[in-house]
Parts: sequence; structure tokens; C-alpha cells
Amino acid sequence: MDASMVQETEGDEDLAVCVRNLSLTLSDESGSKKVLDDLTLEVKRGSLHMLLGANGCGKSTLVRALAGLLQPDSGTISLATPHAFVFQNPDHQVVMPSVGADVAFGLGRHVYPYLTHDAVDRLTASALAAVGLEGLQARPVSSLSGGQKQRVAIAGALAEQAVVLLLDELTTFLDVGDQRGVLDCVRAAVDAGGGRVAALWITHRMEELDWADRVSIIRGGRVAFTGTPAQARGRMAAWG
Ligand SMILES: Nc1ncnc2c1ncn2[C@@H]1O[C@H](COP(=O)(O)OP(=O)(O)OP(=O)(O)O)[C@@H](O)[C@H]1O
Repeated sequence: MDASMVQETEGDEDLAVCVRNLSLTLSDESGSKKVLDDLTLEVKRGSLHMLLGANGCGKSTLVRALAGLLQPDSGTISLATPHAFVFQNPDHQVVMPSVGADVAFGLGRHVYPYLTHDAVDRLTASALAAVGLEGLQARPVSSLSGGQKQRVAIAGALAEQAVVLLLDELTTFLDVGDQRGVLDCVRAAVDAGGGRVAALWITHRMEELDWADRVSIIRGGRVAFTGTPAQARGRMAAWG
């Protein structure tokens, strides 16, 4: 399968993300390793789904395959569209000097010149309100905390009407306050979406499961468990 085989799905299907039987081998000078091994994952529309796994278990490899950056050996990937990725380093997520310009950046990429300036302003204001940064359009991004930068990146995705947020370890570089702020923001975005917006939140932190609707655990290169946060905690305890 090549990267072009990442499928985009539309319409009223139940699933925002559907990965089936994905296997992927990585190679470097020290040899080859099958990092993903027959991995299957389903994320329902309207849900905040967390993918939990230990360091080195293949989470980033999966995200890079979802983004079409790595070529799987076999399997299929379907993503509802439009979808958006946000990655772990806050300083790599924002590209414009001001908050408002950054949120509007993607709108220009996708729909300009079909949107008027007023429409861009309205979408930007509404997306910033959705992530708790209402009225901060003029703020220099250099003055934001790491968590605020992540929320600006999420606002950019919401402004573009993304229906799937693919979020790779967003809290790695954040303090506890910012960590909670970003989790609250993603929870609110999913809830406000009325069943339209889903998020796949990749993490190695058990304490983040409280924000989830569903949790999948990746072990041995595959999804070894999917259930509620409470069931996931029980399973992790049983595994030791
Ligand atoms: N080019 C490569 N060749 C062989 N193995 C690799 C290569 N790149 C990464 N790996 C291995 O693949 C495995 C999965 O890496 P990956 O970065 O996807 O894990 P992760 O779960 O995201 O880890 P972390 O939480 O630390 O970011 C690791 O064991 C890593 O050492």
C-alpha cells in the first residue's frame, strides 16, 4: 500500500477513523523492525477516543501513517474529511505572528478567495471562542504559553471545519495547568460538535483518560484493548 491509499470518507458513516489490519516495518542502519503488526482501530464520529501506549510502542509511527508520511506494508486507512493533525511541539504548530492570522492561515489555504474578509473574521472569532481564547486575535503568538499555542492550532483546525482532530501527544511539553486546558478544550470541541467532530488523542499518560469517551491500548504493535476509561485502567493494572 502506498501513502496515496489513505482514503477519505464522507457522508453519514459511523466512523471518523477506520484503520484495518495495518502493518508497517521501519528500517535504519541497525536493521528492520515491524513496528505496527495487524493494527485495527475504529474511532466513532462525535467521540473523544484516546490511544494509550508506552514509549516506543509505535504511536507516532501510526500517526505518521495516518498523515500519509509513512508507507504501510499492508492494511487500510480511512479518515473522514476534512481532518487536521496537531503534533506535540507547540512551537511547531503556529506559523503566523498573531493569533488571528494563525487561525485564519488555513482558511486562506483551503477556501480563499471564496470567503470574504468578514467571513474569515467570523470563523476565526468563533474558533477562538471554542478553544477559550476569545478576543485574542491581535495577540502575538510569541507571548502565548505552550498550551495556548496548542489551542490556537486546534482553533485553526476548527475554523477549517475539521471533523476529525488527530492529536499526537499534545501535552508532552506542557505544565499541568496547560495540560488540563488543552484537554478541556478538546473535550469541549467534541461536545460542541453535536456528533460531527471526533478527536483521536494519542498519549502515554494514564491521567488523561478521564477526558475520554473510549480508550484503545496499543501493545506489541497492535490495538490490544478498547473500552471505557475505567476498563482501560483495569486492563493496565492487570497487565502490571
Ligand atoms: N527508522 C527506524 N528503524 C527501525 N526502528 C525504528 C525506526 N524509527 C523508529 N523505530 C522504532 O520504532 C518503535 C516505535 O517508535 P514510535 O516513535 O512510533 O513510538 P512511540 O510510541 O511514538 O514512542 P514515544 O512515546 O517515545 O514517542 C520504537 O521502538 C523505535 O525505536
